[in-house]
Amino acid sequence: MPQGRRKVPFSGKAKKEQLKAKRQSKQGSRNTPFLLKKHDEGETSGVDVEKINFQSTRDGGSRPNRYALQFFKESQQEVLRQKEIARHSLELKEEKDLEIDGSEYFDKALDFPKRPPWEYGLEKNQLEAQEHRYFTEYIKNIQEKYDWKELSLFELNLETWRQLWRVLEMSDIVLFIVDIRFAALMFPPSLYEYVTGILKKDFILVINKIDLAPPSLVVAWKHYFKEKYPNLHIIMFTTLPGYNLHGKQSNVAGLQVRRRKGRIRMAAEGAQQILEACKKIVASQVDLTSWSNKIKEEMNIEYNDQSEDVDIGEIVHTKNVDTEFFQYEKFNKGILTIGCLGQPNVGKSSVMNALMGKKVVSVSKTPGHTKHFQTIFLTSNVRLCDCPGLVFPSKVTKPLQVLMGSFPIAQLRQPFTTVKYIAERLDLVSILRIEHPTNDDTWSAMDVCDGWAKKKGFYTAKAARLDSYRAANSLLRMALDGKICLCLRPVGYSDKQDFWKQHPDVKVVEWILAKSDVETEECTAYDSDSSEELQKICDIKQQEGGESNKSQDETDTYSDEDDEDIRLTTNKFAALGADLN
Ligand SMILES: Nc1nc2c(ncn2[C@@H]2O[C@H](COP(=O)(O)OP(=O)(O)OP(=O)(O)O)[C@@H](O)[C@H]2O)c(=O)[nH]1
Repeated sequence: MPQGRRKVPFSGKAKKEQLKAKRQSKQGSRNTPFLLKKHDEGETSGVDVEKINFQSTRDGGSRPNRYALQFFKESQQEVLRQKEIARHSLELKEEKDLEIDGSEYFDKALDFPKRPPWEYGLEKNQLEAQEHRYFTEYIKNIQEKYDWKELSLFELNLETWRQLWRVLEMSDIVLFIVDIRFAALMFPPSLYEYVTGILKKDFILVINKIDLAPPSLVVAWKHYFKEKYPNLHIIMFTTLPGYNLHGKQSNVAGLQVRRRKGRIRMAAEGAQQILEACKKIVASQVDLTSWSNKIKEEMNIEYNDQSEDVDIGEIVHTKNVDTEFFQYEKFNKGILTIGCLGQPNVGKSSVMNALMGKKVVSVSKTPGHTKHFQTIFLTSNVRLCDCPGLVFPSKVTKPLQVLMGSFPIAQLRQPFTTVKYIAERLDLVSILRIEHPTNDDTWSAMDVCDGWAKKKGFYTAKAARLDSYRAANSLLRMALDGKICLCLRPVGYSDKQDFWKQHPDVKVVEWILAKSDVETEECTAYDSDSSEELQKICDIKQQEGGESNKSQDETDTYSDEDDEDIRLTTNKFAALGADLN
């Protein structure tokens, strides 16, 4: 009998289900109004929307692709052109080229889709049709104003925007999370204006993953945001406090103990800051003692190294509510609702887990993992709401979008342009310790990929040629995880580096990173209102020398075998011409 796959008998019932699924998927694409014709190169055929993480509809019924990410699709010609460019010699950039002003990437005219006005008398399908019309118009407008090549790829799935609308409606406070490496590119000013100006809600910006940047840069970004957006409450955060800047974890035993017990560590320092910001916002309208106690309790567990679980809260998956009519009531029933928003992969789910001190939502290296928003009670009167990652329209270039984690690397049609972007700004040849694949003395992005393929033994199955595509993917994954670390900087950073290095906030960053040598005065200096709780945490840290704090949460970001190939200690934050040697 041949070794191929056996044919499965196909019953009448299965056929019926297949047809039903087909009908539904067609219906789904009819709901997608923006099957736009391409402007470039006279190409007018084909579908321009690329659906990411598209699931098979064979099981029928459940509309699995309702929340699939959707982006403009690049033409085959464009993909080939980019691939060709990746063969050109690298044009090395200056350190200053990493400096950016975020507002240049967000045109006012781009805005973001907002829920159109509605009233109670509307039927559900009328409401949906109205939103659909509005969204089609929104996309058409953008198309008229811009050549799609000028724009970032951005979310084209109305269902995903509906999730944002819903979360914005129900939240008392918006917690917007960005990745420190690309902070300004991830912060849409139009959202800030809408939340603070129109909705009149408070906006907390969480600058996450600060373990991936030098403290002076974290401080510089914090001040950049404060200056530009004065109504922001800014929190510097890491879900991995205690992570050693030299790429090592110093308390492996502690980590194993925690993993066995199924707990992850609360980022108590960051949680404390968010609590302080919320306290200021809600004043006496919501009693946040239970949250405060939870953090204290966690700190005791940490420092006494005990293992009982803290109160974990209840997860409420709020399915099928996207188009419901919803009347917002501030602090409804005495509950504070905090909506966690951000672009994909910035660590929204990780932040929620880190606030809970427990894994309550799943975390993934693959962008676009969270598909539907979910609410979780942090305490009986504080509710967190995790929204799927949203890629806002902007002028961010595609290579940067890949590095920002806007879409899954595995589904990239052409990874080489992004490798080129990195290789022109970081000395990948010495970071990866690779040799030129053809012993030439000029390097192209393709050479870097081939050099890496050679080193890792990546060969194509058929012709046993160097597998440049696999190598490029591997490099991009390392960049996404921060193993190859590229951080953008605010304009003027290079000239003022010494100033930022000596800034008092640097000590605060070190404290948040759970380093032990922080003076109490600097911790409290972070907040001029100097809370008692913050003071206590600093005191405990000093007494304990911070040792028990150096554990990793259960994410596997740094466990890859590629680690050994990268000299993290010498290059972690280096741009070309900076601290490489
Ligand atoms: N170095 C570092 N990595 C982090 C941090 N927080 C999250 N990550 C990693 O970032 C990746 C994405 O984290 P998630 O929490 O799934 O991000 P998300 O924003 O919920 O992602 P979507 O589901 O795509 O919207 C994971 O690999 C995390 O381990 C952090 O503070 N530091």
